[in-house]
Amino acid sequence: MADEDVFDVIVIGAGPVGENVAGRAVRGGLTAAVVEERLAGGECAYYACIPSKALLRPVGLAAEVSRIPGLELRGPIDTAAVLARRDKTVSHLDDGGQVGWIENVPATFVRGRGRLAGPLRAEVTTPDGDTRALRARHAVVVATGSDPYIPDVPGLREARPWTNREATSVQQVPKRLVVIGGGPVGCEMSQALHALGAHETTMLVRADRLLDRTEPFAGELLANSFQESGIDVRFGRSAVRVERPVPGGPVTVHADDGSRFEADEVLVATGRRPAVGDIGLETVGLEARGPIEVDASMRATALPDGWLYAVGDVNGRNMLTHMGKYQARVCGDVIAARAKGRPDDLPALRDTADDRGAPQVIFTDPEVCAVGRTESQARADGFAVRAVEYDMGAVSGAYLQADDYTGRAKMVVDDGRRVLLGVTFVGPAVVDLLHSATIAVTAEVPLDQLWHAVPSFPTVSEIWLHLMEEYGL
Ligand SMILES: Cc1cc2nc3c(=O)[nH]c(=O)nc-3n(C[C@H](O)[C@H](O)[C@H](O)COP(=O)(O)OP(=O)(O)OC[C@H]3O[C@@H](n4cnc5c(N)ncnc54)[C@H](O)[C@@H]3O)c2cc1C
Ligand SMILES: NC(=O)c1ccc[n+]([C@@H]2O[C@H](COP(=O)([O-])OP(=O)(O)OC[C@H]3O[C@@H](n4cnc5c(N)ncnc54)[C@H](O)[C@@H]3O)[C@@H](O)[C@H]2O)c1
Repeated sequence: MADEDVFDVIVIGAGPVGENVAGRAVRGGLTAAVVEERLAGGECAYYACIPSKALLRPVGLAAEVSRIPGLELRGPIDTAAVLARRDKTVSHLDDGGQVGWIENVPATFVRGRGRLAGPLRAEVTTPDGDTRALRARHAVVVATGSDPYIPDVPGLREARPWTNREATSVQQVPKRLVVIGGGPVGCEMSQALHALGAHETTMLVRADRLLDRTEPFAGELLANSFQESGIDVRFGRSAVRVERPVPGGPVTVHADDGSRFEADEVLVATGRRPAVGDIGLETVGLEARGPIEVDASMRATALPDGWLYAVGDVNGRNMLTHMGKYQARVCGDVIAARAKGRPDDLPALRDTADDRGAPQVIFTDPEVCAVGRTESQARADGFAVRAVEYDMGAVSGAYLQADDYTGRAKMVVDDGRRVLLGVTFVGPAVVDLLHSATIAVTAEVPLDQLWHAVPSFPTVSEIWLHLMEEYGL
């Protein structure tokens, strides 16, 4: 092994989150190395957020066009053209641009598998099999992301199911598809692949609704849309056995009610688990079991006042790119403050957003966006809750968007303090409304103040006026 290279900060994992930690730490006056085993840019850039949205965009646009009389698509969606555009959005799986971004920070990019190797140390197995030793003066940050969870269903692993990777990088859309799971991945990928050629798509959803962590009407409206478009959604059903006798041949998925579904592919969308395996946690006395728990400055709680930090999917707080990048800004800045002896307890150096209920958009048709707590979460947390709902289709700005506009909105109010705890919008063209709700929830804007934020006529944002009138303002 060669001599060790020394940096102020070592980041393991160059997904959107790891890259941003390095960016902030260097901005704060430190040196940084970023270790990446596969592609700089992470899951998000190549196999998750970006390609899935590239696949969904034409589907949403086609649906929008179909809702305006006088506009017509000239034929079905050209799947080959959509896949070609998807390939462009993922830079044809070439991470040269991302590596360039890291080097411009400037930070040192190290290609290879990183592992902790004792306090403040890491070692990297490079692609040619060499080992490179790194030492950090101040901090090591684990930003290794997450891996898909494959449930222990007999025959499922052997059937080589698709995960988000195969689904987002699809080259040949299977005609018959079974999707296990009704969360964000299951919903987004079912709708995209169904519209692009998976005409026989069946979803096995263990819960009694889609997106079961959102307000119930969100999953119901989405299920109506799926069923109208021909996606077969089976609620309360789990896969119990899978058979694929010939590798690459048809696959049969058996459900717990005795029904069986034959398909060309099966997509597992049953959640993700923090990537903590084989990253050397045992060398610093930690177990590789579950998320790496952190305090509000992103420091691992198992090593108090220590040098180890964990950000993004690997800490299990909110598996969303924007939340991981927010944590990265906190983390990079706090490490720099501590290293330079500056105050490390300023408000911007603590994560306060993750516990409030992260903003999230599911890019389906209809779009589903939510921030903060649902009504049932707010009640469980002991707030004096009053919740109001409104039919989005009755808003002028919305029904101008589309004939038969279907959507719904809800705000959950802490009735004692008259501030918002959570907001949900479901419908076409609602995604850009979400940030107004995020501001109101995060800043705890009193409703009596919010009342004076007048939405323009005729925009979809007049939903705010209607919700507040429903509340009694
Ligand atoms: C299909 C899909 C769609 C999604 N869509 C959205 C969306 O629209 N919006 C949104 O906010 N979120 C979305 N997400 C979630 C989002 O992808 C993740 O929250 C985000 O990628 C987390 O970023 P990260 O940097 O923590 O991890 P990752 O993006 O997983 O990056 C981790 C990186 O670390 C590397 N790595 C791991 N272990 C090592 C090691 N030992 N040594 C070196 N390198 C290592 C990996 O190769 C990887 O590049 C989606 C997820 C999926 C699956
Ligand atoms: N647009 C977005 O923001 C977006 C899109 C995709 C994914 N993501 C994020 O990526 C992560 C992974 O998403 P996901 O949908 O895979 O996970 P998830 O955990 O959000 O949903 C998985 C679903 O599968 C179900 N499930 C779990 N085990 C099962 C089993 N054995 N049989 C049947 N059903 C089972 C769960 O009840 C749940 O409804 C999430 O954190 C999600 O928020 C975000």
